[in-house]
Amino acid sequence: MEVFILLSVENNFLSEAAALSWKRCHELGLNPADPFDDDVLTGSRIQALLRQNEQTIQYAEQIFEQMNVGIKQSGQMALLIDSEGTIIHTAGDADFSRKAVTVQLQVGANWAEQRKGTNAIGVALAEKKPVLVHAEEHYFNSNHFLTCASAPVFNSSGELIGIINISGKREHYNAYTSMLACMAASSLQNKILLEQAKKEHLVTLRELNHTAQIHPLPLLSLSRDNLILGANHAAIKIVGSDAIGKEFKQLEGFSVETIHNEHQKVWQSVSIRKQAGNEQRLYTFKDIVGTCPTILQKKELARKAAATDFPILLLGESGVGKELFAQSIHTASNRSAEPFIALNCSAIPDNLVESELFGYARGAFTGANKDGNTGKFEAAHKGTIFLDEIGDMPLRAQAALLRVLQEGVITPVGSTKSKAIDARVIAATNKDLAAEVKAGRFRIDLYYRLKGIHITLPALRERSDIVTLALHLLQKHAFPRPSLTENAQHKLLTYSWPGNIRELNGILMQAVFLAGGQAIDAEHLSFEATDRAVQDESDEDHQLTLKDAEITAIKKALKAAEWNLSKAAGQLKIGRTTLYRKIEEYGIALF
Ligand SMILES: Nc1ncnc2c1ncn2[C@@H]1O[C@H](COP(=O)(O)OP(=O)(O)OP(=O)(O)O)[C@@H](O)[C@H]1O
Repeated sequence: MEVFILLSVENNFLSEAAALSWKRCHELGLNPADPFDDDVLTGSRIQALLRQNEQTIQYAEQIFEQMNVGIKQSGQMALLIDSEGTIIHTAGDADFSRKAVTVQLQVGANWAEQRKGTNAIGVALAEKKPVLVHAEEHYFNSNHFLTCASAPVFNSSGELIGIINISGKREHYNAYTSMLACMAASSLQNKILLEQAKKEHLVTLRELNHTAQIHPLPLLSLSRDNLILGANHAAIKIVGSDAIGKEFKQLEGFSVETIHNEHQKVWQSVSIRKQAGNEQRLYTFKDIVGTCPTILQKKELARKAAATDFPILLLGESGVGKELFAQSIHTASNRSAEPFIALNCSAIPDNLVESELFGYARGAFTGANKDGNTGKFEAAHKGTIFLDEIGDMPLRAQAALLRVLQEGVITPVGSTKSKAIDARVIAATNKDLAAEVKAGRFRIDLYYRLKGIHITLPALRERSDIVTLALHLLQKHAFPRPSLTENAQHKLLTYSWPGNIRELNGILMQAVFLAGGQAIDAEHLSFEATDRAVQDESDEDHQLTLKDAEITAIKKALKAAEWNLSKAAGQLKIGRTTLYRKIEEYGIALF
């Protein structure tokens, strides 16, 4: 027998799991030609078992009901088995059910290995994993007419509580049967978990990458104080089997969204955003570091704006965090599960504007991908499109963009069919858009379309939290105990930061290297850009400084006057109209 099993595996006659089971059956002294055991439960014993499993049977009934048509059509039967191997519920094709009874594939019969030899139910119970046992893989000759797939069902603590099995005649073998058994088992365990956690805080973990779409939802049930009470198999794989009883902590790469049941908000779902390849996790408001009142105020405004669907215009110098804000707005909005598509408007070649924005149909033009291509707007459908460097968008592209924004539809190049697009627009620029309009470089109609809520982000030199920000960035770059000497802090505070936070980041990285593990001192901070800027006393720089001074004075006065224009103008000793003109000219936000 031993030799037969080994040969069978080598010849692919037996799967590895079946071969191990054959070995166990052989060791138990079972003989393939034995008649099957005929101890089927009846009467009060079966009644008691059914009562004991009433709830699980009810859930299985609902699941089998959904699969009923397919199962009947393929002449199969679905079975629910308890943790001891006894069949407690069946549904499916009547013809096959009649045939199945001849080998006791029926309610009350026990299909553990020691009773029925190698079979999908018995092997799944022993191995605690899904298994297919086909035709001659069955140990007893009497079962060779069967093909059966089983999948285990676990409770919220990870214990095996039963098996789902799908069986049919061997000639009705279907490659999808195993998958169907797995899906039914996972639906059942999710239903059981949901029921157990009914009054508790429920968290659904959902992987957003491709594998997640074909795997069952990982589910966790949490107590009110956030302790993990239970987890299904898929969730245990992610949080680890020792997570039960521990506090559920927000994991890196998880985001929490609230879903509703029919009546009240009782469930919460957590989506796992596993970063596939080099795909980046999008920023959230938590990533925006800042303690200075201006940045806090901008964050608050952006948070409020995220809750609406208005277009948003982000203004500010290069490197102040406009893209960071755009991504955070998207992740805080109710579009967060949908795509965030960024488009650098200054980088679209004139002849590709339409195809870039709207995509193109199959064979639209020579050199195009033969299968056609999705444009940025279509890719952002239901999500957010981030139009970066909008102030540098060529006029031809502006006209095309305006059309989409006005009409809400796109027509791919080479296609006759229009598609309705619902994308939230966030635009950003470091240009003074009002001035660009005046100069005829930016369409006024597009300007008003995009303006919606406008948020001007402060330049780094206007911020009072440069040192805090620097320490945070150092920590983020794996410099565990960042330290800056007083001289270094002073140097950071007195520099003009033309490249803003992006520049701060770069300078700090170099400083970490130069400091070689010691505290960062002034000598480690080298500001090449400014050194040049300070030395360069050109008219242009002089104008910039004046403008900056005016902006700072206006902002201070506005803040002190609690955004009352007349009061602020009084403080600045200029007329209200002049103040208003300057606010417009410098693009100062009135929030
Ligand atoms: N408040 C902040 N907290 C932490 N990091 C920040 C903050 N603001 C900006 N950064 C970082 O600074 C860098 C520049 O930010 P971002 O690209 O968003 O700027 P931007 O204004 O869009 O620049 P550009 O106009 O050149 O595209 C990024 O690495 C970003 O993570």
